[in-house]
Amino acid sequence: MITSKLLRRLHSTGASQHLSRLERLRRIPVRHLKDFLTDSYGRKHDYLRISITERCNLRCVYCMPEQGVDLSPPEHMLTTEEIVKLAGLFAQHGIRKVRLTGGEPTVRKDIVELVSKLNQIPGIEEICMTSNGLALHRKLPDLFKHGLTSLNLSLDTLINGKFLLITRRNGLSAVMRSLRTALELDIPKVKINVVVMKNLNEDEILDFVQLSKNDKVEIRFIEYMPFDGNEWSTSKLVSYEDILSNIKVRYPNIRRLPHKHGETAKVYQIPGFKGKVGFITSMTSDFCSTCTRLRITSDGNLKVCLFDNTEISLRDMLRAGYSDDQLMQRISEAVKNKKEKHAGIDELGTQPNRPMILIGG
Ligand SMILES: Nc1nc2c(ncn2[C@@H]2O[C@H](COP(=O)(O)OP(=O)(O)OP(=O)(O)O)[C@@H](O)[C@H]2O)c(=O)[nH]1
Ligand SMILES: C[S@@+](CC[C@H](N)C(=O)[O-])C[C@H]1O[C@@H](n2cnc3c(N)ncnc32)[C@H](O)[C@@H]1O
Ligand code: SF4
Ligand code: SF4
Repeated sequence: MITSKLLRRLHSTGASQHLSRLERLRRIPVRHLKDFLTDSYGRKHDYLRISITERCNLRCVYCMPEQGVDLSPPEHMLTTEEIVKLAGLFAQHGIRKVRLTGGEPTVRKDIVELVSKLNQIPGIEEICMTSNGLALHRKLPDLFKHGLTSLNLSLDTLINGKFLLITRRNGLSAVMRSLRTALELDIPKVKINVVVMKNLNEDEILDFVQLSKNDKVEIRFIEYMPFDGNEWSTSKLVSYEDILSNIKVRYPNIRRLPHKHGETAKVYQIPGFKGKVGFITSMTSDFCSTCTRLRITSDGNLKVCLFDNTEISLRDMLRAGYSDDQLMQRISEAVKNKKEKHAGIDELGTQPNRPMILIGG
């Protein structure tokens, strides 16, 4: 409780900066302070995904439209200061985990500096990154040193020719080098994201599972999701059930591990294996009821759901001089309007959305 005596004492000790913040905090009813980031279904959001670039050094068929995407003018991108400012504001209201994504986050030149600044924000406990690993291995030691706590590497094939087919570029050996470096550095959580596609890489499922035998890595098989320009169709989708059945033929003892709150994946382990195997089942068994995630796009829009195309521009509000309280009010309104599941869309892929590369996963 902030008493008027305490306020007077803060004045007299010259702590005017703290005082104005305290005064402002005092004006917000405590109930609101607690639930700015809780939606109308009681879901508390503590995980913020920040896309930090629209650019990428790969062209994955399931993510980047064949004709590419029109890049926003540079002045539309959030600056590092703006990203840090927004992360700080969200952290004051309960965000504990931040994930940097893109495009490819490592193409942003000041990525190490950004991680280092995020690491200084009180309240942020985890700084994670999702990367294609192509230009990562040299940067990893510095990223780790400056606060990176977990790395998700995207890799859909272990075969060179197929890597070229899927990503429209070469680079499998560079990604494998990044994986090795991450494991050698002993980054606490290392995961591999595999988007499984019919007749493309489903024959490699067991090879990926094998990677979890000797290394503490979680292989996550992801159901292919529809986004603008990725030519998704049900005929390309391989379901969780089919992937698991395939694995069970070889490893009948694979067992499900308890689900952690807010986790996207259903996680399994094969007895005797150091690593784990997860499934991200957005298409056949959604996990929306325990959603903890909010997103900021690299051009500064808040997206309350991966599939929601109703966005609000935090960038414009920041640049128009909105106060923290005004920003939080607008953010909170958007969070309260978050739909129960899949942005309220009955059939995914039927409503326009950004291409995945402009969302960040
Ligand atoms: N439907 C849905 N898919 C998601 C969500 N978050 C991540 N994904 C998908 O899960 C896959 C892996 O995403 P990552 O960037 O590795 O993030 P994550 O799954 O939150 O990672 P962890 O924090 O390690 O569990 C990508 O295909 C994402 O698009 C989500 O909130 N909803
Ligand atoms: C958009 S990428 C951005 C980060 C980085 N460039 C990378 O590839 O890791 C984030 C994640 O989204 C996944 N992803 C992209 N398009 C997808 C789709 N259509 N369905 C499911 N996952 C997808 C990628 O495999 C990757 O793991
Ligand atoms: S999945 Fe990642 S690496 Fe592939 S095109 Fe999309 S942003 Fe780039
Ligand atoms: S689809 Fe939307 S509501 Fe469901 S888990 Fe993903 S972000 Fe959350």
